[in-house]
Amino acid sequence: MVVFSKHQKRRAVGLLLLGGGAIVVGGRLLQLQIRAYQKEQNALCEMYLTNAASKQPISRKPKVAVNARFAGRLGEILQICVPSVFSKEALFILVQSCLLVNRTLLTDRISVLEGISAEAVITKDWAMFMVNLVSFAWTAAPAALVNSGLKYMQMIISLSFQQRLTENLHKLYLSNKVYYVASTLQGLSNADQRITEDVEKFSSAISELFSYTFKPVLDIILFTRSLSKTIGYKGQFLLYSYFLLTSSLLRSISPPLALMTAQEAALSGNFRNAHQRIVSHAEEIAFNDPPGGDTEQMILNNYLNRYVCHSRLSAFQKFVQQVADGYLIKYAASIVGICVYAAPIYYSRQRADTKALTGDYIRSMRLLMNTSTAIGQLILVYKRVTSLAGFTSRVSELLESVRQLSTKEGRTQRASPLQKMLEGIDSNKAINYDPPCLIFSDSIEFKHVTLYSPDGSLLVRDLSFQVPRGGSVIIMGPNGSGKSSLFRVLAELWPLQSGTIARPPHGEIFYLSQNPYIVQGTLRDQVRYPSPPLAVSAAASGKWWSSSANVTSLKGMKHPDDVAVIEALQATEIDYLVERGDGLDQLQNWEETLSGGEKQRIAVARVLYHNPRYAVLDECTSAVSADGEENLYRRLQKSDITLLSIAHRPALKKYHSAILYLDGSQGGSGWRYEKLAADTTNPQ
Ligand SMILES: Nc1ncnc2c1ncn2[C@@H]1O[C@H](COP(=O)(O)OP(=O)(O)OP(=O)(O)O)[C@@H](O)[C@H]1O
Repeated sequence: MVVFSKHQKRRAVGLLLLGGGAIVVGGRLLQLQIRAYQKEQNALCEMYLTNAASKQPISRKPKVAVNARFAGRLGEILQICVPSVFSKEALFILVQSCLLVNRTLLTDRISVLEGISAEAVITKDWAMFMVNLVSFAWTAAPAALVNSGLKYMQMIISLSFQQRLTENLHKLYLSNKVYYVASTLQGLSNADQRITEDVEKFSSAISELFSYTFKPVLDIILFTRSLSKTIGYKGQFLLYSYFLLTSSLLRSISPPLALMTAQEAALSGNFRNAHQRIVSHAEEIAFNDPPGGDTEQMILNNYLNRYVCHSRLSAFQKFVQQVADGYLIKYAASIVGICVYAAPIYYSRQRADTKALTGDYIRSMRLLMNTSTAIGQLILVYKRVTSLAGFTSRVSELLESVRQLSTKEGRTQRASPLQKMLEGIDSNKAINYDPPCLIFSDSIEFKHVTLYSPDGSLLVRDLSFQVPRGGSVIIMGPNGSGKSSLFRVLAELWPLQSGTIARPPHGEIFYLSQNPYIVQGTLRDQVRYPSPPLAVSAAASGKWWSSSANVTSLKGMKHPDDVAVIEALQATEIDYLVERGDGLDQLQNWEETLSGGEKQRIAVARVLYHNPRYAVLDECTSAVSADGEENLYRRLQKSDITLLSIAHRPALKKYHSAILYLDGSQGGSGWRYEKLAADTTNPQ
């Protein structure tokens, strides 16, 4: 046996202390260096880290962190993901927990078998070796199944969470036109990215976290018991003390990972948005873009640089962190584990039984390595938790916003800065405000309505007029005088600030804007919109509509509504579209293929197809030729639809019985309402 001198022992202890001290000092120095680097990079990124919609700089203080707020938000989201103990998600979690318990038991069993194998080899007991081998092969089958099952269940849990959360968000986001208020008025940035990407990342992070927390805890409990038989509790206490020390050291040098995750997601969202703008406005951009595409390149590269700059800093910080993690948790922990096992044997005065010792050694080392890995994983769980905190904050912000915006009270609360500003506008005080009120009635009527833009500018003051059934009104006035804003308030897209609006209930007024929305689907779906596209409604109801035998045999006709669809296309003079392709069933990129005028005609066809009581037309024929426009109005006039139109061409006055003129251009907020003489040349 090797005997160390007193001097050698002192030197070993001294070296150990020195090494420990060097790690602490080195870690601290590294941390200081990272902070300095981060400061420098933040200065560079300052203009980039701006929330585009709210124009608010993203705070660099780690607001997004693992704290009580995070726990509360996480609890709220989890209630949506796992609605009850009898839900399928709860069952999945139970199955995953059973698999995790089995995995730990199987690992323990395998370590025993490995120990026996080693004993059999040392003692050349081949019978025992063969029996053990068969036992090993037998145990490996469930082990393989359990390992793959764990990964599979993790994926299934993640997908179920994502589905629950996204469906919940869709319900809130698409009700009460929240998507409009969120994107245009309340400045919620990149809602699309939060719903599609961040929810997915959150779901996968939380399902991973469950496995990565539950499994190491189980491993530690079970392996500690098994190890106590070979190395006792004292040795394990030493090992755990080492990990405790290491974890506090690692936490002290850790960068603000939660904040960095949230910032990275925001910057990548802005970059994606910039690309989306190119796709949505490809033609408009292509007309004026210089041959090298310099302007758009500069804009896109600018967003890319913001993202890369931040990600580079984040990658460097993670690199430094991983070096420390790898050294202290993977390698140094193994050294401590070996020492803990070897020390009692080395100092023991009893004669060693080589056979028993070999078996014990193999088994203990396997368990020690597994315990070290488990504790290491548990220490590194904080990293997973911090990055989960980043995604939780993104998803939670979205949830809180859409929840608030889906109720009238919530919208008013969020709009409070605007309300305050309006109260502060002196000129408004002259007006005697009634509380704003929107009521349902047979006709459209504005009573003492004062209109503001969202930034608080006064547009129209004390407006009163009525649009009775059959008494169409045309609205005229200079650009920016508030014509479209009048419709926004009527449709409840903007809140009514003062006065009373009476209008028929939803569904009896049809709105057409200058840029018609083209839905994804067939030609038939374009005309039937806002009824859902047939393929979508069939998928939702689980069956496809059958082509019935009694429908007219016009080209492409299959659906009972097709006669009305064709009539609407004929009335708007675009029935040639049916002949041009595969009838009403043709699927095309309509957004790209239809001309501006054709899109507007499709929109008018929608009105004729749905035949509502009122149609609100906001320059909806501006791209149609003058003759074509008159034909469309003539056709609309023949129908039973009362029009409330915005138009610039005086020729259209004759299709209306009154005119509302807004005079915003003279710096005023006045208006004029006059009856129009009936046009005798107008064929009824
Ligand atoms: N989301 C918004 N936030 C702030 N101001 C807005 C917003 N939307 C419109 N405005 C402003 O409100 C004013 C009225 O706009 P509106 O669209 O009603 O004009 P309009 O009379 O229809 O003009 P045009 O004839 O050019 O279509 C404009 O000055 C416009 O800049």
